[in-house]
Amino acid sequence: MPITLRWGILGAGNISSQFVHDLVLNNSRADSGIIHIVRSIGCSSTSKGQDFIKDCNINSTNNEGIAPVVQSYDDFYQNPEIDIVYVGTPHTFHKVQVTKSLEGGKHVLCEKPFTVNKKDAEKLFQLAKDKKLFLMEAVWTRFFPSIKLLKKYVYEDKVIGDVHRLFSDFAWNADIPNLEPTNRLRDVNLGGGSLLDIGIYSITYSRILLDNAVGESHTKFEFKSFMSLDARDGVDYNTSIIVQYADGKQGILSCCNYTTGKMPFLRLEGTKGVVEMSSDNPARPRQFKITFDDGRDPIEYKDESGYNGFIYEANAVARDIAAGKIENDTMPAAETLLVMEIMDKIREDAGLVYPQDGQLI
Ligand SMILES: NC(=O)C1=CN([C@@H]2O[C@H](COP(=O)(O)OP(=O)(O)OC[C@H]3O[C@@H](n4cnc5c(N)ncnc54)[C@H](OP(=O)(O)O)[C@@H]3O)[C@@H](O)[C@H]2O)C=CC1
Ligand SMILES: O=C1OC[C@@H](O)[C@H](O)[C@H]1O
Repeated sequence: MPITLRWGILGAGNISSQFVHDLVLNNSRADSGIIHIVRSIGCSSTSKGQDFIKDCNINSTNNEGIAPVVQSYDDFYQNPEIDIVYVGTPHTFHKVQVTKSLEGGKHVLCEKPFTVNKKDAEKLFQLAKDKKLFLMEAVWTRFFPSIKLLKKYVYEDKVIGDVHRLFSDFAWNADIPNLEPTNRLRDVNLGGGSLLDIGIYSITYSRILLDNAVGESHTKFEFKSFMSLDARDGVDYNTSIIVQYADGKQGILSCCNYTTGKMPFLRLEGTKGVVEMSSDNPARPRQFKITFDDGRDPIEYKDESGYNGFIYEANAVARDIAAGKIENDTMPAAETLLVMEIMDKIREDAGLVYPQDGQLI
């Protein structure tokens, strides 16, 4: 029997469309043993929601013969046909929308960054626990087959020997001066800046590749950071972090919205070889190359599945919910809280405060 999961998509914007692309592609291939049905689009406008359904090509052949409905946010939270909500709205809306989804009895997969600070994230995980509902931050990067394979090469086969250094960068020129001041990248009220939007991936790679453990069992490390605050917007478009473990290995992590970074965006150096990753989007690890100091043939990997890459986390979530789990082993609550704590500290040291930081509820 295939696993079937009925999704409600909250927000008919950029990332929701990329996510839904993978759900419908999965259904048209029907080879994963999992069926993802899009039941409802929670949207600020009916016509926008209808356009989303059309643009994402959600039709009877790739959605189990079901036409999704478009609903106001309030009706959406009450829809009994939704098993799980995908929250695809800007950061600062996540807290309220995840809360309302859980209160409506739904499991939740919420886009990164989960919240703007750790204190809010803790409240959401506690609520999910109380309600016995699944909740996960959508850190899709962790779920790519490339990452599983790379971790095997580095931590089980130890092909690059002892790991000493990681360079991980996410830089893209977002043309900040020409964006509206209310754009989610610029607006301090929407959690603007680079750290929470893209720096989170540089930190994620450090968590994945400098430590084979995740969440509660993570290996302790120290870090120092610099964050430049933009004079106009008061948020960061240029942040760097150095992490150091007790055994001496270090990670040099960075993010920037003013410049276009170079490929490879990531380099992991060991005593016997080097891993390099390149991508059109550093969040999407579809390709890596391992070269060896002794001149051996390199190991090369490329994901040519045709998916954007969201299907990997979506399938993991479907399996967890079918198994009655309320958190995922690859991206557990404790890992979200650890990364949020790092980002809180970096902001605190640089004096970047979001209006939501002071809110008591
Ligand atoms: N995993 C990944 O690779 C990516 C993740 N993200 C994350 O996804 C989230 C959404 O990003 P993205 O899709 O680019 O955002 P969008 O700007 O496309 O907004 C998504 C939706 O959020 C709602 N929304 C946007 N701005 C406002 C506002 N000012 N007030 C009220 N509602 C608003 C709208 O919903 P409606 O349709 O109802 O009007 C909109 O369609 C972010 O948290 C981001 O970090 C983003 C890109 C890539
Ligand atoms: O998560 C993301 O990854 C890709 C970026 O372009 C985007 O701004 C960010 O939200």
